[in-house]
Amino acid sequence: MTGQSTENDNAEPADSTESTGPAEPIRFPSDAELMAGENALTGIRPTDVGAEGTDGEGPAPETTGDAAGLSLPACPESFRAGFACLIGRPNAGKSTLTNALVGTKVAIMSDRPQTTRHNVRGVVHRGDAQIVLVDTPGMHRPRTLLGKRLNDLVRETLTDVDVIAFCIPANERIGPGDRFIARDIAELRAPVVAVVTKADTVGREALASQLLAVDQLGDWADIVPVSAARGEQIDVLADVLAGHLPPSPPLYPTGEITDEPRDIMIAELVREAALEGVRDELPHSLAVIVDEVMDPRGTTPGSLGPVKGAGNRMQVRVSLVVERDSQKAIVIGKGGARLKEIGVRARRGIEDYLRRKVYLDLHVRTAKDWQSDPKALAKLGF
Ligand SMILES: Nc1nc2c(ncn2[C@@H]2O[C@H](COP(=O)(O)OP(=O)(O)OP(=O)(O)O)[C@@H](O)[C@H]2O)c(=O)[nH]1
Repeated sequence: MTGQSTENDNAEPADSTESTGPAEPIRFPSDAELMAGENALTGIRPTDVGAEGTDGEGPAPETTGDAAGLSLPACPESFRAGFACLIGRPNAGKSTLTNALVGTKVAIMSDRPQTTRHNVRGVVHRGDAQIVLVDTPGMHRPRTLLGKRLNDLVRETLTDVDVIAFCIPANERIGPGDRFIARDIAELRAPVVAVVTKADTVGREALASQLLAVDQLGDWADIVPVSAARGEQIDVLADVLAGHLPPSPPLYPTGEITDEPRDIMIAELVREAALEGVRDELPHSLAVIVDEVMDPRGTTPGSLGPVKGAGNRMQVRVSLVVERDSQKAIVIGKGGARLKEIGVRARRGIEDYLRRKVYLDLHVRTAKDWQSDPKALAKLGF
């Protein structure tokens, strides 16, 4: 991204003009506001409001705008809205599917298991429904304390959603991991849609026999084959998921892509860049901590104000935490070459996400056995 004109953004506070004083971070509407929004929606077309609202001369329409100039979409009486959760064993294609459904990159993607360490939500906006997607870490048999905490997190999420999408790859035999999950979710109240992912990787016959095998695995509300990579059947899946949501006005403003806290998103982008090319050497031993994010324009809460010589760049300081010195050497690379590459790649991702120019400062630290140390885990936010 180039130029200063793009600095107004959805991910940041509503600070599109320098003179408006300290801005608030993006706020999500309270229940009361949602109810008010529902009434106020009558007669307001989606095109009346939206991101442009903060750019115009006059104030954005107060009845529907929030702090970020976002708005609750108008909705027919038959509108449905609710929470859907994608589950499945590691590498089943959940993050890629989340991104395909939402239409933009919200979750870390990787060709190695268990890279999604946080619930990442994306919102699918449709004319008839709004699906709030919860992408969970892969469900698996716990081997470490981290594994156990991840499973607890998944279960906590599942008790509170309207529909569950159980992802099973088309190109892998159904195994004990899938049966473990199938047994686990059989008890839940929410309907389960079985999603056969990566349908593009197999031929028609193999797909048909996988669909049959999936059918025999449990009692599903629906079975839908999809290819997130090719964007095939994504709308069909969205239709099916939407059909299981309760009648409700929209829960989120239009244009809201993810409600992940900014720092978690930044951490995921850095982790993705850091794992690129070295996933075998650094399987699950890498943690990423966002130490500090400062806005030189002084509009972000906690900001220290202008940084000399920084221009308008967001100042982002991030620690990469590994378990052993040998892993630290891998991350840094010869003469710091790898760390530099990580920095460049991560910075691009963060700039795209924040829609701001960014100065990214990376530090590599060793914290021995952090995965099995409750104190270290707590510090890392697990
Ligand atoms: N060919 C093909 N590959 C896919 C598709 N969806 C996902 N993949 C690949 O499968 C791998 C795993 O995908 P992810 O979306 O990271 O899987 P996940 O279930 O979120 O993985 P965890 O975060 O480990 O739980 C990646 O290499 C993806 O590129 C698809 O529709 N077609």
